[in-house]
Amino acid sequence: MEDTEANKAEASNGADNYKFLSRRGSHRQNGVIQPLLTDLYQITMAYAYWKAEKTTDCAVFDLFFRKNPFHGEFTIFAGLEEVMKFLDNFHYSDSDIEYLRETLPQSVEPAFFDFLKNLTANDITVHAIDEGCVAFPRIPLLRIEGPLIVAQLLETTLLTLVNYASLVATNAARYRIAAGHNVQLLEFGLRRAQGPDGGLSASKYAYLGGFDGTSNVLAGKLYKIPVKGTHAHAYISSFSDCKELKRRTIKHKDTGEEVDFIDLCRNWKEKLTPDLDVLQEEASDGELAAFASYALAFPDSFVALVDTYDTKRSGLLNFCAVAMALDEMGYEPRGIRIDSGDLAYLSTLARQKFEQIAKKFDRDWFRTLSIVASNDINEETIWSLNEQGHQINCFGIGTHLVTCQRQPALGCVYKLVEINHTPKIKLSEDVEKVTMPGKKDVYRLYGADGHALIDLLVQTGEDAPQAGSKVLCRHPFHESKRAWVNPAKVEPLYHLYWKDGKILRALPQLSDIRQRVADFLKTIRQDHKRNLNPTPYKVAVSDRLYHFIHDLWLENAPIGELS
Ligand SMILES: Nc1ncnc2c1ncn2[C@@H]1O[C@H](COP(=O)(O)OP(=O)(O)OP(=O)(O)O)[C@@H](O)[C@H]1O
Ligand SMILES: O=P(O)(O)OC[C@H]1O[C@H](OP(=O)(O)OP(=O)(O)O)[C@H](O)[C@@H]1O
Ligand SMILES: O=C(O)c1cccnc1
Ligand SMILES: [Mg+2]
Repeated sequence: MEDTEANKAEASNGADNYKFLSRRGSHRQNGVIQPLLTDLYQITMAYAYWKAEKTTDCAVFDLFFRKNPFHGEFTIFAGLEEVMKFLDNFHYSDSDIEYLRETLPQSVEPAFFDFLKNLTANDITVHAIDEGCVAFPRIPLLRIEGPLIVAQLLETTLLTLVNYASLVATNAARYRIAAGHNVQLLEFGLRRAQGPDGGLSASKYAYLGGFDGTSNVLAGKLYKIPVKGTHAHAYISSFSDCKELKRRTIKHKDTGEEVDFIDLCRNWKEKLTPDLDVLQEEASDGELAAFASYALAFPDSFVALVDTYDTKRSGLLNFCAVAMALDEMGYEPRGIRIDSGDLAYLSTLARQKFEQIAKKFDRDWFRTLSIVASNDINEETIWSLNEQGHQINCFGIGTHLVTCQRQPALGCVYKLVEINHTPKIKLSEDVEKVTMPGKKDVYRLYGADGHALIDLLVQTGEDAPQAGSKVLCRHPFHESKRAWVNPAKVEPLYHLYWKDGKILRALPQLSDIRQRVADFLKTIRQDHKRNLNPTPYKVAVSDRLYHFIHDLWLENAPIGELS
């Protein structure tokens, strides 16, 4: 195994973290990611290729998407590290071979299984754009070259590794744009995700896209994502009143003096009742018991879920009472979570009460208590809350983030663009679906203000565009749409990631990729990122590639006959 940064980082996680991860090659990976995690037709095609003596055929495939998700005009590319590990581990085990032998038709020749048994991804070469890079339609995220059979066998697994990862990362990045940078975003989606593996991937890629933490403990352990959380309504409603509490005392943080904490909370509740404009009897005693007990368990990080009975009439008063009691004992409470009702109104009300108490009792920290909001929040809710004005410091987001309800799939495809050095084109009635033939390279051209202007696809072997030199950029299908671009900076987007059975570029830590997403997004103009009717970013081809595509198109399109 190479001593790459990625491997060092992985080793530092400790072997114990990876009990459920399998190690077929050098890199540990979720055990479900293996060569049989594919569609049957990949294997039947492999056999037919083998029978047709196409084992030495050499193919080039592009993996790309055609449309940005969520009515947006950008996508975050994610999943590359898992793709690399998959290639590194690619190998059919004895039991895989046994299963295929039982499953494929009897007519399949035994020698094919010997062939499969010795197959690796070592003869495959992969160029890719960096994980976390902002990507656009038709730009191949990965270019896979090598033996046709192996490249074909990789299709489904690569697509499943990239599609959902990029979709969730993009969703998360959009929530980050909506929420701004002064608000924390927590992913709470495990319970609602598409199964355990979906939940784990969602936590990982939501963090990559810009979330700050997750409630998913296994994701925290495996991917070193900060784990965060509060408590549930069940916890609050499991307490009936303060009389039932067995543990009541707390020691002062500095002096060690021990007092009855429940009495202290009740005293504060009485004292604060007029400030909160409620009647003491309206505020649930069971809720106070729950809050006080949680504060006894976590005096240094007390957060209370305030909406079980009534946020305004019960939760806020009980929280403020416990918070002041904790303060008296030398501890600093954290804040509240609101999980129902009008989140703009309730968060503003809560902040107003916090400020009132801060002023009256000269407790400055009360002003800045954290207000967490949850309950079916989506991107639109955040934009709407922004417009209404809110006082939320942290959003806990589950269902809409992980299920990507607004668009449940990114349509990445995997298309053959060259076979044995002959370019291939896939024609379609729908012009947008016509593939770009041949091996291509891709460059991002920047303007003088540092913003990305256009992505340019050129034929591999063509001169790269140069900073300070005009280059003709053409729409791939509309002849009249073309422009001269004089870039201030040119960035090649492809890097050689995999060749001769080795990962050739360091795979950064998840937190570094997360930072990269934020940095890349800064280079994308605001109008491409806005929520409503964003401007499409331009993806162009060079003049040479334009003519090449259209000549091949004419060559391949049959001429119809009218009679
Ligand atoms: N001020 C607001 N502006 C826009 N949307 C909001 C606002 N406050 C809350 N929401 C959203 O409105 C929806 C309220 O849903 P619903 O009416 O089912 O919940 P609820 O009745 O408040 O809570 P529950 O049924 O869980 O007790 C949620 O999706 C929430 O995120
Ligand atoms: O709303 P989401 O974005 O999915 O965020 C996660 C939700 O999970 C919890 O609810 P719970 O499972 O207790 O169910 P609930 O919908 O009845 O509150 C929590 O209180 C949030 O409301
Ligand atoms: O910690 C929380 O508050 C939490 C975790 C998961 C789902 N809902 C809320
Ligand atoms: Mg809820």
